[in-house]
Amino acid sequence: MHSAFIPRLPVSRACQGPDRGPANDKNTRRSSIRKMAMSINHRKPPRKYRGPIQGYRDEPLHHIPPPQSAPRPIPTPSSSSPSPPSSARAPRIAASIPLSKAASAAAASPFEPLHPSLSHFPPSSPSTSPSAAGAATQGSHPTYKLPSQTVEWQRLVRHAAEIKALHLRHLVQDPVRSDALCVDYDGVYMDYSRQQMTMETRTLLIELAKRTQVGEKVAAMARGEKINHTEGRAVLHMATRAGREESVIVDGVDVVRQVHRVLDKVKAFSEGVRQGTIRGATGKRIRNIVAVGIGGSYLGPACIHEVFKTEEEGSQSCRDFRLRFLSNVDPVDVARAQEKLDPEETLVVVVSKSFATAETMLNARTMRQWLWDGMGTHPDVCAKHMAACASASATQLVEAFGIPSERLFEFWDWVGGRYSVCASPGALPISLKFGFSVFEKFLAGARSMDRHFLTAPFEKNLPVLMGLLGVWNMSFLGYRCRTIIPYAEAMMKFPAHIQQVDMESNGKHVTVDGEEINYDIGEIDFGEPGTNGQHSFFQLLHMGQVVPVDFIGFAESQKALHVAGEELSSHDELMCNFFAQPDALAVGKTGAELLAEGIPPDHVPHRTFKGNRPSLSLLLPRLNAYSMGQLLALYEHRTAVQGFVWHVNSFDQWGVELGKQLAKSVREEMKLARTGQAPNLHALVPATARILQRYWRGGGGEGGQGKEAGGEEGLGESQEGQEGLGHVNN
Ligand SMILES: O=P(O)(O)OC[C@H]1O[C@](O)(CO)[C@@H](O)[C@@H]1O
Repeated sequence: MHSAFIPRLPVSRACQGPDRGPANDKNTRRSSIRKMAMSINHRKPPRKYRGPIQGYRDEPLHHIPPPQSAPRPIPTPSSSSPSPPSSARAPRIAASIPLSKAASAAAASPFEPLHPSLSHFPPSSPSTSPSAAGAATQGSHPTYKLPSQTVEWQRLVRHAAEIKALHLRHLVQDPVRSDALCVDYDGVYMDYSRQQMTMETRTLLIELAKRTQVGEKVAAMARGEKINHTEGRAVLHMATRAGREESVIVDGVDVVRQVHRVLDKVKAFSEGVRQGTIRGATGKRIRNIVAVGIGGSYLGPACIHEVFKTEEEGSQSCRDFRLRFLSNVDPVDVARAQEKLDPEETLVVVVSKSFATAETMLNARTMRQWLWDGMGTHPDVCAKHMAACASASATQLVEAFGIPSERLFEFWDWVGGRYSVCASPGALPISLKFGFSVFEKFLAGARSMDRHFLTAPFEKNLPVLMGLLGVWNMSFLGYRCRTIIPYAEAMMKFPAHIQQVDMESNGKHVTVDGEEINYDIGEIDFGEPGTNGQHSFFQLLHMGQVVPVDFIGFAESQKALHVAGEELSSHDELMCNFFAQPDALAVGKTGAELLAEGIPPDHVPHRTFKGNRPSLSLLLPRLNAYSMGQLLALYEHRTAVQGFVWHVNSFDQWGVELGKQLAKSVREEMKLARTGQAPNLHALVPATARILQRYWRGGGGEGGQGKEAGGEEGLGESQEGQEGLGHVNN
């Protein structure tokens, strides 16, 4: 196998000052592109050149001569200095991850060589400084405050202007480009040929990734360095699905052993509950699980719950069990969670890393009260009907709540809430309902993607490519939103989960060093399953602002449905849309085409599709626990890659704190008003004080509907309460 086949500019040229534009490097880059094309296509004869494509002004890759001989391995990034042995360079976690069968097959395939040398991940100096990630920008490269100051970034700025002059309608017709812009790993096939890019774009993006030391940052993450420096924490969600034989040491502790200790505990407990050896306080079998949690302690588990309900093993193994999620503090959500459940058959799992989130803790107390109402307040009720998934540092809070430590399924400070679905927050509720073996398959899928992420060369690395495309679309082409459209109803909650993963991670305004960012980062993510989304917001995607789309589809459905007399199965029908939409977005429809179809001229502008709208397509064999694990890890790593290139800390979330603090202040006023005391509304912004008063009146204005409907009660029981309110009004 080749040790590397990523074309690189010679270090001396690549590192020259920002004044070196694309024109100066044209020859070098041409030869790089040629090498890339050779390395990608070297096992197939080149396609026949079919003549120039109208409007397509990119480097004519068709002109590249066929390789004379097999390409020589291209020097690795460290070619200017002696490389450490690969074992020394490999992050511990990566070095020992075993290949799944499928991955082994991929590794053996002549078309998809895995990168054996891990040359992207040389060890960065262990650092817990304010910017462990930032420190990675040192070394052989000059330091920079912002990636936008680098020559690699500036090249992409200029390149974006060239790309904007091209149209996907023409780009997609190039078979060589089309072949080159797709990746296949362990059943995950990604076609990104409908991105507004050429192969040169990919080369330039990979150069940016190298300059921003994405490889080193990923390695630092995998090694357990404290790259989340604002919280002083390692970022080790990959360790939550590491194999038992692996080892990652953080603060002298092997975290992989901790992970497996908890997974073993989850397995034993969930099997006990499912087999009926572990029962409720009154001796009844546990049949219902209510998982109480919010944000990352809800979205990931709820997302995979929907998928596993329809996957082959899960749909069978879940039959005797019901799992509900109680997330919102809205009493309607509480009512839904409790509806028709027998407390004697119910286990409440409180999922909260901090065990202090206001909404979750109120809901936990509400559920505890419901259990007490059903069975009395004997300590056994809490001990046998409640469990917790919380950070080890919240142990005392859990015990004080009445949940014994043997029912605490820990996770750790080094797993971010939004990255915790592979740890106990997902493991416990999901194993209770579906059995541990389904969850294990999910972990195996995620582990496979982790391995790929840590070892594949950038140009074949799914998460790296997806992350770079995110950077390209957002920071260089200016597309600030993106959408995920899974053509699988069971993935209905995936877009919402990824929305949190990404927006809480990369919604930042400063770099790891606190430098104000001067480029666009942090997309708005949203999505819906197809085809439903098509009948909702796709109008805007086709004719309004440009929103890059991720289409996700599966070759086989979880359910076979082919109604007699129908030409196609329901799944084929669904997938026809999956295949059609990317071309509708990319190619569009011109006025000339419409006129030729006989559309009245005055309608033509309204019915013209400008096209040139980017998307990528992910096609997997089947939606199941394993592929769900792959997709989850793929999207988690995409976010990390973007954050690494943008030079931000993707693993803290200070942006949620202010709202929480202000809610506390409002809560104080609310308590005063509700206990008949005068709230101190002067402390609030006038508009807030005004709308609060309206709330206390029942939502209606003076003499309005709400007041008539009994809103007066909301003023509090005493005269002081009303005076306090009146005072602010004046
Ligand atoms: O698991 P916890 O500590 O209850 O936090 C829940 C969620 O709240 C947040 O902290 C945001 O407020 C998320 O990051 C987290 O996923």
